[in-house]
Amino acid sequence: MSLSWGQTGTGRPLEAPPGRRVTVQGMSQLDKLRQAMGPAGVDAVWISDPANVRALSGFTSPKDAKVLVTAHAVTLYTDARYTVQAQEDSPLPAFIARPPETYQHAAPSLSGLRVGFEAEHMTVAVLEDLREHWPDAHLIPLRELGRGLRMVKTQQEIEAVRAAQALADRVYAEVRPSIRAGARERDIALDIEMRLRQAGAETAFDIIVASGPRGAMPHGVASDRVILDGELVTIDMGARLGGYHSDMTRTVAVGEPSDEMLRVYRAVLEAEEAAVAAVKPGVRAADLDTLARDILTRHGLGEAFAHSLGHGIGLEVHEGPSLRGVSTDVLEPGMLVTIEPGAYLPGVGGVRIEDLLLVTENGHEVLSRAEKDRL
Ligand SMILES: CSCC[C@H](N)C(=O)N1CCC[C@H]1C(=O)O
Repeated sequence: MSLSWGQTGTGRPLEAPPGRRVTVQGMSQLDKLRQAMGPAGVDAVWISDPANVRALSGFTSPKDAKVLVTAHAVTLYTDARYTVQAQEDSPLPAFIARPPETYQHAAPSLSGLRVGFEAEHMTVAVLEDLREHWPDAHLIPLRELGRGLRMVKTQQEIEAVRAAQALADRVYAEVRPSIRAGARERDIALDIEMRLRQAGAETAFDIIVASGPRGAMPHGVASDRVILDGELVTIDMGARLGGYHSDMTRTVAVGEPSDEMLRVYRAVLEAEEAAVAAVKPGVRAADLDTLARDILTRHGLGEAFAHSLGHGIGLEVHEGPSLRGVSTDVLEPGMLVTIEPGAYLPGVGGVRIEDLLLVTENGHEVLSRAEKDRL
């Protein structure tokens, strides 16, 4: 059964109010997608990655939606729980139904076409359903569609991430005084989360608060551990605001850290600042990773840098470009990237320092402004 505009019955199109069609959030992404369709050997694309659904439609519950893009039409498919929301959020014409009506509605427009689908976001069961309902279409798996669509951000997306980061900076500054001996990691994370939520945001991911030896865990989410005097504490936090994410890490000293951890901190800071300074259009992402890794290696910490230098960010915390040693990505204006070298010493502790940057025409802008400890 389907419902459209408050009626029960067969699914049917839901037209967006005409006045909203020009202010299309995902318009440039839609153009990009259409341009890519020919070279990819497809005439239409069935979008099921929630981040791509949101980028193309603006719809804020994209896990419960799909978008069908053909050369001349684009349709948002969602169900009757979202009739009002689809109209409020999205300039796209929506069709309100659940599968199989969704597939039946799309079938006539796909007859004889090569229809791409997102291989990483398609279950075997749904693929079988599509084959059954679209017998006259040729289904073609596509990979990494989001990279092409979302690696270079629109101005609107940049402002959304800037706002998320500004909020995270503010919350970090508010919470910073409570990172002290006797505090429990979990209480610091809770305080951060509450302040983000009070401001209308959510945490971008489980907040990492890793103190003392737990600092050796790059993904050491806040635990019941109580911070001790003389320890370093790694705080990795982000805000999710309007669907867009921020990401930033600071490592702070509680009292006087050991000489060993001071040395590690200074080495990571040197690597981080050098990599940040090198961010500009035309730079190969892999070379940035190498630059930071070489500095840490000179300090005897190459092995301790257990992950890549960074990643792109936007509708997902981790998206293109990839700042890994094997990445073939080249930085372009409009990309949003993190720079986050770290060094992790099992049984001892760890340090990570991370900034969020916008690649600009002439270089970069650091969006994360939260103060760093100068140890
Ligand atoms: C689970 S989201 C983690 C956010 C964090 N800033 C981050 O991206 N990383 C921490 C360790 C490396 C890097 C990652 O690849 O997960």
